[in-house]
Amino acid sequence: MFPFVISLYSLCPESSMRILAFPLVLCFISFIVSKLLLTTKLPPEARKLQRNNNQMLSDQPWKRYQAWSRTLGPIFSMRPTIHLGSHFGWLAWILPAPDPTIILDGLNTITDLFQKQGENFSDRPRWPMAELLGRTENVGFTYYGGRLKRARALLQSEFGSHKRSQWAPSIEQAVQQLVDYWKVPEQCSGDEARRCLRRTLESLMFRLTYGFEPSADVLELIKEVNNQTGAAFQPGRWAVNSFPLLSHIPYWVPGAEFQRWAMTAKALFMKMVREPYEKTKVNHLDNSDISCFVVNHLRDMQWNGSVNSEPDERLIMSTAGSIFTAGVDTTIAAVETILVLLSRHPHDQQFALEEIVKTLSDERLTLEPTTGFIRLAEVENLPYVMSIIKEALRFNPPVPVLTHSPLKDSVYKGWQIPRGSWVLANIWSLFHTSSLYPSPNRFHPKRHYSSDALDPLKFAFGMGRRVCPGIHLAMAFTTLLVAQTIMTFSIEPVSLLADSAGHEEKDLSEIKFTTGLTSHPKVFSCKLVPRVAALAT
Ligand code: HEM
Repeated sequence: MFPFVISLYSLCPESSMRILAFPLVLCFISFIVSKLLLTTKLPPEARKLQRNNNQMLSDQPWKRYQAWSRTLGPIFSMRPTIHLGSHFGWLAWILPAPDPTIILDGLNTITDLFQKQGENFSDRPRWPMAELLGRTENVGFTYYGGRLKRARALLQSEFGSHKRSQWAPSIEQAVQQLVDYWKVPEQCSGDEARRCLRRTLESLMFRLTYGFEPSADVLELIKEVNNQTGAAFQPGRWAVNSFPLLSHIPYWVPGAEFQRWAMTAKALFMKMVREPYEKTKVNHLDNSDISCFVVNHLRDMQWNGSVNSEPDERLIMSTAGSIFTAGVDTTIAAVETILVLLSRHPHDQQFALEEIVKTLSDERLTLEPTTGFIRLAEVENLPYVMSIIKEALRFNPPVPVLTHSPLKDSVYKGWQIPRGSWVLANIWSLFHTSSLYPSPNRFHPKRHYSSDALDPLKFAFGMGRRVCPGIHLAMAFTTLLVAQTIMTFSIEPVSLLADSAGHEEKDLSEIKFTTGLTSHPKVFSCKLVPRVAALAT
């Protein structure tokens, strides 16, 4: 290209034409030079390693990133793989290259950028397909700024630890209900047990948000919206994610199927956000027995004399619509991981059971363990149960990679991190670093019990100004459920050759986990056997 422009310039017949062309050539040269300089300053690129693997589409990319960071160092960059499709392939030649993805590994690098420089590294990367689908109204995808801060304040004022007495009864009720489901022999293992967990969490999160039970239709709608979100975020699938200019193409242009798909998906998303909100507003606002996210915030607005103020209502509505999607899958992933791991570690169950028995020491345990229910206030001091939860979150974090983006250009240890680039913190790799956690592939809760190992809770729920606002609620539910399950059941491994999704797990010593925004055990290969029944046989 460069020799081509120079020879064109020398071919200009007249000196007046050459004078006119000179600034153009100068611009071109400075563009190339600045590009070259920028490229050399980006963290080392995984280009060669990338060429050998289509890493974005591969299984558990966080494992591959860890291997690459051993070659390239704790900060490296990648160019996204793009599929432009048959209609827009030629655009790759004229559009500027998409922003790089920068991967962070290691305690210092991750905490330096996401925590110490949290003010800068708290944005989300531009995701044009998500914008077309309206998803940037969802808190998890909202760009950093005043709107995000107000949405997070609404969440914290409802789900913070100071509101524990408000949500504790719902959590206790949900855990008791789930344990009762699991006591039914047909629902105590594999896919059925998993379905009970999902049903309980969906109902809990929905009631905490809207104050009523979700219907089967609403759950179906949420599922469809989640599938579409997953499709919108599929790496490499949409050219518009790499070349945002494409989002201005009108939907009727041939080849712009993505615009038509996005329009339909956005309408479905808005229906999911709007309908339950309106129902709560119309039916439950005057019912003093109901306390939930939407009702409590609308009542606050009434108190402040600003009811029906459209911008505030829209914020309450869209924030409410974010709770279910952010809270259900992550908590399910955590609980499933804990139970599957515990099923392979009976000694840890026994140790935790002894701790629970010692702490409660009342008739619920001595008379008939399976009928006793634990209260949330009673699980606050169960260090071994807490160590089990921390170790499971370390072993397979529900969100293995955190995705942030800097608000402004920055330089870290001489490497350039351009504004708007995708910056991924490899939390899975941090948790599998042998200098921090010796024998990281071993499930070993005692490392958190008897030593001062780095606390996984500081990372598993995110970092800086995007840290999970549901952490107290999620930890309360998980701790109570794990303690109650250990008290009520013996958690045993089962050899499920294939679950309904066709995942196989023949070797019980190796647990496989899924790839995605959240990571679950592929197979729920465990069974909950009531303790009294277990003793009787
Ligand atoms: C064990 C369960 C959970 C885990 C492991 C988890 C983990 C996370 C992580 C890693 C993030 C991203 C943080 C970052 O980018 O730095 C996040 C964000 C978020 N979580 Fe959770 N979460 C859980 C449960 C919940 C629950 C129950 C709720 C609802 C009350 C919730 C609501 C949110 C929201 C709204 C965000 C977006 C925050 C933002 O972007 O500013 N999460 N969570």
